[in-house]
Amino acid sequence: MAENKDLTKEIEQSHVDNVIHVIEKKLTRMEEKTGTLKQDIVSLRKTFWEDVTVNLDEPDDVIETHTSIRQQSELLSERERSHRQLYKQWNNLTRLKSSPFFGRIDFKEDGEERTEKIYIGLFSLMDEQDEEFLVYDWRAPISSMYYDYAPGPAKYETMDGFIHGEMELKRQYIIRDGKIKVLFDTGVTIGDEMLQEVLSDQADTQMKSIVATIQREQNEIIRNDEKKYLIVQGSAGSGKTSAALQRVAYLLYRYRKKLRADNILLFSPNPMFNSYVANVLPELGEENMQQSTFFQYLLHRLDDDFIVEDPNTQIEYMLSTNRDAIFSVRKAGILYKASIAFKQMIDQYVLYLNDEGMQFKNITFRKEKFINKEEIEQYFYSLDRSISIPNRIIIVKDWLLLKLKEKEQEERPKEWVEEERELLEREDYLKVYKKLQKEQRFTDDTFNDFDREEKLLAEWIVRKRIKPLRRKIESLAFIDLPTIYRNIFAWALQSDFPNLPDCWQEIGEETGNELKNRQLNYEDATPFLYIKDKLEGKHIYSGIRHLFIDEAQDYSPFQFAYIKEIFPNSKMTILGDINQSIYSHSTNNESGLAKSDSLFPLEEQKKIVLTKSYRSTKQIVEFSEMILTDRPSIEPFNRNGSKPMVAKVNNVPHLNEKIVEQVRKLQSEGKETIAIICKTAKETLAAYQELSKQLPMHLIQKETHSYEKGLLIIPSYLAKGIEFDAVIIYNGSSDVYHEEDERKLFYTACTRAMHSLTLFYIGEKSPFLQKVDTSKYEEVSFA
Ligand SMILES: Nc1ncnc2c1ncn2[C@@H]1O[C@H](COP(=O)(O)OP(=O)(O)OP(=O)(O)O)[C@@H](O)[C@H]1O
Repeated sequence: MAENKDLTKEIEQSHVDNVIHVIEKKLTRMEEKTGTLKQDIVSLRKTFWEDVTVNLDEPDDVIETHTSIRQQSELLSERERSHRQLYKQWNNLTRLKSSPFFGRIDFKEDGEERTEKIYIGLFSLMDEQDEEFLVYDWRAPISSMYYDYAPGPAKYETMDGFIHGEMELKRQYIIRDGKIKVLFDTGVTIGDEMLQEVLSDQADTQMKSIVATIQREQNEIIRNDEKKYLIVQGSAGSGKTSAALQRVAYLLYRYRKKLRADNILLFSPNPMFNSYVANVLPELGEENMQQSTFFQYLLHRLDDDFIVEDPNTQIEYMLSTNRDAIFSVRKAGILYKASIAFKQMIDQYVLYLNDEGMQFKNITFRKEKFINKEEIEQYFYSLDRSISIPNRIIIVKDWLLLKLKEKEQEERPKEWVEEERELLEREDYLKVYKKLQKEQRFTDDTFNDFDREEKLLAEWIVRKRIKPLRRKIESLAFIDLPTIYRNIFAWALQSDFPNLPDCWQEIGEETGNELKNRQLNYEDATPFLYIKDKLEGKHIYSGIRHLFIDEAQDYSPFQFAYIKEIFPNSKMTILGDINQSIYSHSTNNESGLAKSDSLFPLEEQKKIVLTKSYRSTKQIVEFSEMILTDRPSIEPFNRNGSKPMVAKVNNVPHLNEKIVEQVRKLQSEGKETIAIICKTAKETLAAYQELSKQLPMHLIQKETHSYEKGLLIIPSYLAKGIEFDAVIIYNGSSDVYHEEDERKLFYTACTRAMHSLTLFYIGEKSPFLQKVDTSKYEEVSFA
């Protein structure tokens, strides 16, 4: 048997050698070609102006010159495009040279004599004559069988329908530097042995691609194309993010003629996560899609007018503030502002604004009102009510601009203009002179004419002064959005809007205070933008064809509904885990993910549930799932490690001392990435100040954009989405973690661990551990 295996390996290795030989030949040919192409580009750039005819004497000559320049630059960009293309192919081939393929299936199509050996790798490779495939790209239709079937009957879809047949063999390889390290023949899923190999690796500060071991249910996410909304509920570590990134690569391959990386946008949870996933697509030979956090989007729309609270500050507030009356009002506000009910309220309120209630700002020039808000309001409501509000706003804008023009003329002869003119420095004067000359407003002679000079300067001064005002009017800043938003609270009371929270009035007051200070809390940012769009006209992102939302449990129903409206042409892939809901709105069941059925038309959505967890050892998965009250059935991947340790210590100094010991132990065991997870940023900073005296470590804060291997200390909510070899829960005591709405946060923190999990506590351990079976952890007391 062993002999057979050796023989198989030998035969396969000689196949690998042959493939590498072909790759090498192709690479040499390509290097020759890229060399000449590069020279071409360099010489084209050098001689660019020699080869174009520049003659600007006559209008006809100008046209000819223009055409000549255009032709030359088209030629250059054509060459550059070919060079980029060749460079990409060269890169792909170089990668294939080290590991040409990772899988093979032998497939006998129904009605055919011959069984075809299909080797599957990161990219396609043709033989030297470019006739036969030596390797198929993992995203090719035929390769889907590798992920979807065990040996036996199998099928794959082509443009002309399904191809049926028999899969006679399914084999996996790990090939490094051209040598087969391991090889397995596998059954239903991509073999456990292979996964064991991959998953026993150390955590990395960058996510890796998983193409060689994609599981069947993950493949369904990657290739699914039927519906507009693909919604994935997957437990911690089930490969949601991984599947999402491979799906981007798949879409870029499948629709390569019409989809570019910048047509795809990923909303990720925080900037650090952006860098964590940044390597996957380049590893797969594709460009990265656009990435942003939803908060960055909100900032992009609101930053000029307000200081917008970021979501981490909101969580920090909720986790570290005394649960007093003010806290309760804020919490009730957060919940309501997350709901579809609030969105419907805004819709109704906008209907009301159609007839009355719009608020505008006075328009002042040099501290004097020259159009007052009542006048604008009157004009707005004098317009035909059948015209939509955004269209009426445009009419108002044009009317205001006209008034501004009149104002501009009125101001020119005024005294202040003369005063300013006299104060003009020589430099300013010259600037005006040059500017006016550029605009061909005078000839050299006429500027010497005193009256004319005076007039032109006055025009220039007034125009300059009025410019910022014009900009404001053009950007519709004359609408008093903060007051409009604030008024909604009183309006809802007056109009008996149903099911308002008990403390609605207080919520309104708090919101009003915040707006007066030109601040916008995170929970208000989306509703505020929504109402802004309703009044000013929607901002639609039609260039985005596919939107990915990761950690989707953090989005409120309101946010989802809003996102759906601003990306009307996008397909969406929405991935999350309701058990990892950490925001106040989502822990209290106002998670958009939990309510996806009412948010997206059922006939347009496809739901996939992932229950298998690949990140953590069996022991960590079994321990962590017991923290949850509605215990999900999470199936751990069969990888063993030691049980989590729950350790009692005496007090904070003792806690720090034991943590230092534990870190040293983990380091001596070879754990490379170790995270000490604290609950809040406040706790993190305090712990860092003590612990870093003894151990060098990285402090992770909300501003951190990337992290390095080694020891780090991090607040719980920033750790989501990422993973570490070993996790230490800094202080899992009952006085730190006890509020029911913090249970999922505690769970999320524990599920970041791949191989080792330790929890320390002082006094009583968190009640979240009460229901965890004592057989699932090792209890230790250092007290
Ligand atoms: N098919 C697979 N083959 C190899 N590794 C996998 C596979 N699926 C997932 N993994 C690994 O499991 C770990 C968790 O994956 P990932 O981060 O994508 O999960 P997730 O569902 O997004 O997790 P969470 O919701 O907890 O953040 C990663 O290390 C990933 O590489």
